[in-house]
Amino acid sequence: MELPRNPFNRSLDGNTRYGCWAGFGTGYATEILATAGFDWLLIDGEHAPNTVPSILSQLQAVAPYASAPVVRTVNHDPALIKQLLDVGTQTLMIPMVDTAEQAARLVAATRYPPHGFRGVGGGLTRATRWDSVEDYLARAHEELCLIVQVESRTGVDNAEAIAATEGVDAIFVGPVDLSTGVGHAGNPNHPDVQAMIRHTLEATHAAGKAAGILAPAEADARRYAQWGFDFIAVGIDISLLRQAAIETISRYKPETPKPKSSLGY
Ligand SMILES: O=C(O)C(=O)C[C@H](O)[C@@H](O)CO
Repeated sequence: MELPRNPFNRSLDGNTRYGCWAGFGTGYATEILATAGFDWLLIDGEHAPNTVPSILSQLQAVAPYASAPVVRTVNHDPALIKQLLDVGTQTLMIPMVDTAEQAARLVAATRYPPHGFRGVGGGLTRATRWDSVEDYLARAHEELCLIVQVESRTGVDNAEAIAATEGVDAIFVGPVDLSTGVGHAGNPNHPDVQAMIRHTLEATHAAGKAAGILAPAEADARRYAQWGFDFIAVGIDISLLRQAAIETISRYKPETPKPKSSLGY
């Protein structure tokens, strides 16, 4: 069979693509999101209770739908990256990338020798459709999309070099970690943080790469779309459930406290 095509990088054509965080860690919940019309879904292996098998079941659950899956790792471990690629992840997001050297090593973790050091799973893996994809070893990289997260002052300072790293396809700004790390916890809209976000966006575009961000508050998402962000996560499934649950019960019990977020959204 043909190497499966990656719908995520094909969707990055200059129009803003809207996504949703998938944090429940089950194929059932993520499949529901996939029927809702989001362009992409972030299966979160950093902060959600996910493992490689739970990520695999979510990839399988969303495969029939148009929402493109993006898988976030918990760290930079090449062994974990290998497992996530082997279960069929084609778009990977890696948190906390501060330097171009880190970015280059992450690229190498996704490439087979001589271009990198990804180990060969061959017929054991869903990525090769159990050895039915012709030329997988030679062509796997063509359908991979590597997104690195810039979410620290050092990362912002190095944004030009990180974005220029060959094999990095996109940068995703982490506004919560960035604002917290520079002393504005819960306030990604502080002018200093906004300036850092804009700088990262411009550095990413200057390198010809795509830029993404998380913005669950509508006014933020609309501003970032206007700035030119290519992909924006406009919701978090867990928060959406909680908000809808509280709004529902408060119609009958008006004394119910309204949803509050310590993160500024
Ligand atoms: O720093 C950020 O913002 C992110 O990387 C996203 C957070 O991890 C997200 O889990 C906030 O709920």
